[in-house]
Amino acid sequence: MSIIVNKSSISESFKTNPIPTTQILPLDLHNLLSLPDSHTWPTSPVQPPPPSATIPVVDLGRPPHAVASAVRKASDEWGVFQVTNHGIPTTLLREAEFEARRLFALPAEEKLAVVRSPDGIDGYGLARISRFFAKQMWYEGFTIMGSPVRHASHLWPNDYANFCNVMEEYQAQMKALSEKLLGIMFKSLGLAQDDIKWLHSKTNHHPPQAVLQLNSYPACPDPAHAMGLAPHTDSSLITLLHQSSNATGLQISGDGGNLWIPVNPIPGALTVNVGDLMHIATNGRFKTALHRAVVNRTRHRVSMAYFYGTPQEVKISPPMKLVDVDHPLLYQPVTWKEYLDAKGKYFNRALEFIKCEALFIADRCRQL
Ligand SMILES: C=C1C[C@]23C[C@@]1(O)CC[C@H]2[C@@]12CCC[C@@](C)(C(=O)O1)[C@H]2[C@@H]3C(=O)O
Ligand SMILES: O=C(O)CCC(=O)C(=O)O
Ligand SMILES: [Fe+2]
Repeated sequence: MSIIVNKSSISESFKTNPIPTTQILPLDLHNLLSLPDSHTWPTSPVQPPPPSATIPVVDLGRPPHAVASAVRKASDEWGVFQVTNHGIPTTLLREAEFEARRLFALPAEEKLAVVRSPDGIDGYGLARISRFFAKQMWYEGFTIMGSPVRHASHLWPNDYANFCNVMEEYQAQMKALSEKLLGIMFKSLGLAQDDIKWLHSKTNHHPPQAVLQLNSYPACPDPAHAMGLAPHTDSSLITLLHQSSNATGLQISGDGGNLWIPVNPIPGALTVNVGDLMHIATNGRFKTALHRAVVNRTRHRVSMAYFYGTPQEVKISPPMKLVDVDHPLLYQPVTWKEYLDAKGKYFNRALEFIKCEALFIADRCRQL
């Protein structure tokens, strides 16, 4: 069963001023028999998605020109697609999910021992976007950047090697696939390697940054009134998502949050989200996908999101080939860090705040 939260309900639960106060720790959601008030969201009647609306699936085994045009169409129209024949061994996907489940199955107090520090990146905790909402999400997460050994050795002092090996191999494979997909995406817009020099770690002093986020949505006693992960866009260039095939949960909205379309898990496939940085880098050609995760009554759903970004010092701006009189420059150049800071302040309105001034003023005038 899925829930639909309409726009007005979302804005009721949305805090314009993020909570700056003390850190809120995740509640132990496993085995709760009813929804606490802190996790109860307002709902509205479910609107079934139109039957014609299905998220595109791209078979990477097809001839290169066919792959490029399918990827371009999907990125342009949806900002999301699933890929099959991507070359990541199914055994690795299974092992990584197994290790993620092993982590989330630990007793709450053990997970809380590796909680993410308020200004830190890695570790266990609530979704970073939680502070923008009055209600809490039915969610716990674990963030990995590079080697997870510091936290894993704390969780399993005598038995952390497998978790670390699997997560490191998973990140290496996701990095290679992200680079391949980005190459296809840029080439599909008629760009050559030279137009996107900043993307290539070899020509940069700093390698591209990436984060692996393990997401856990325990079975929920009242899914119609709960929210797994509230509507958001990813701030990466692209995100590669593996979702467990035992439950649906990921949903995409093409209309700002009124209608939600499920991304039904295809065993072994990966979901590719176009992120905000890619939207900026393509001068708006590719769409960033608004998405959310809903929960269900009987299944513990797990997903693994690999956020691929840019090297530390790189200011993202589109190549000049994508800027002309019909396509004026949309956004000011930003680094990933600067963009994440804007996202931390303005959340889903961050793109608006980095819009080029003239466009920003024109937009505002149109709204008056
Ligand atoms: C690199 C990152 C992207 C992310 C923030 C983070 O530092 C690590 C977690 C990511 C995540 C996952 C859940 C949704 C999201 C919006 C959030 O709150 O944390 C994304 C962030 C993002 O894409 O902005
Ligand atoms: O669990 C999912 O399907 C969505 C996860 C997600 O959107 C994220 O990690 O940013
Ligand atoms: Fe996301």
